[in-house]
Amino acid sequence: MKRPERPLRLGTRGSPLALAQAHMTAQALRDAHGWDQDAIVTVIVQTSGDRIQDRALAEIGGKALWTKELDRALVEGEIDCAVHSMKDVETIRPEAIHVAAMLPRADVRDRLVGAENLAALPPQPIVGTSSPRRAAQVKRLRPDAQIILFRGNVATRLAKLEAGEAHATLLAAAGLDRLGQADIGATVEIDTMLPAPSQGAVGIETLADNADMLGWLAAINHRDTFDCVMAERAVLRGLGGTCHSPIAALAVLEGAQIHLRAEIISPEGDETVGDEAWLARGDAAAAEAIGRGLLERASPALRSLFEG
Ligand SMILES: NCc1[nH]cc(CCC(=O)O)c1CC(=O)O
Repeated sequence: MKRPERPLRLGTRGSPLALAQAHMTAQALRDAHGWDQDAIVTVIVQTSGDRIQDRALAEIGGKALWTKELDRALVEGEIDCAVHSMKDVETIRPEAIHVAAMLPRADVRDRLVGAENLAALPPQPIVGTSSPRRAAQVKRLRPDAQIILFRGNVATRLAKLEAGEAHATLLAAAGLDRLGQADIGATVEIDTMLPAPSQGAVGIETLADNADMLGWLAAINHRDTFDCVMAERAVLRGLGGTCHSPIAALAVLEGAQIHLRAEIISPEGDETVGDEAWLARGDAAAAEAIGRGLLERASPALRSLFEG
């Protein structure tokens, strides 16, 4: 394969987690191709999601908050590829931009920080999260819980907890692990909290017509992760959902097939509609149909969360 003629510009957000993921990506590329250290430079691009910290994402019309500026930098040729937490990437992307690779997936589960488990929290516990999925899953087990808005990066959220603003918070195990904070929090099992679609997956995007970059990225693609995450994203697409909707989905390989579980949960946790199926790899249409099927079985009130 051709070698890059100049250092490749790898675009990323500037949060500590984003930078850790960008460095993992750069290392994977260098290892796969035998490139030296300065073959890749990291370009930090601030996103609106990074600037707006005080309001619920849904309230400010959440779409593309984490990707828009990186998309623009890609299209305008300021960067050669962009590294994302796939969880923050919309399911429908601009035509010119392709998800070219995913790194091997990390722990997909959530961790509860502040208590051993949800049952161990005091009566009427205050739980900080800005995730509608986590909020609904907490309320399902602890209807007495009060959910307060917790935003900001991992360190900010932990500081809020430390300051006594809530009894507990939930964070992705993947993020904590990648920040070297694997010792923080208690892992919540999948049966209690099915994770968000794409949780724990890092993806790298480039322009659909950048054949060199597509080739270099193909060499680091972890196909098992890619196929599972794409199935989860198809569920989300079928639901018309975003990362601001109370949706959980997890795909895992079982032999040659993908075992997919998905659920939608009402904000008060009193209604869960779930499904599971075994699909062929790459069968996005079947995964989308799982998403649509959930909506058909939901009450009008739950379904209305996904309209408009
Ligand atoms: N929405 C924020 C976000 N996007 C990705 C991660 C963590 C890493 C991952 O899930 O891959 C987080 C923080 C969190 O959910 O705790």
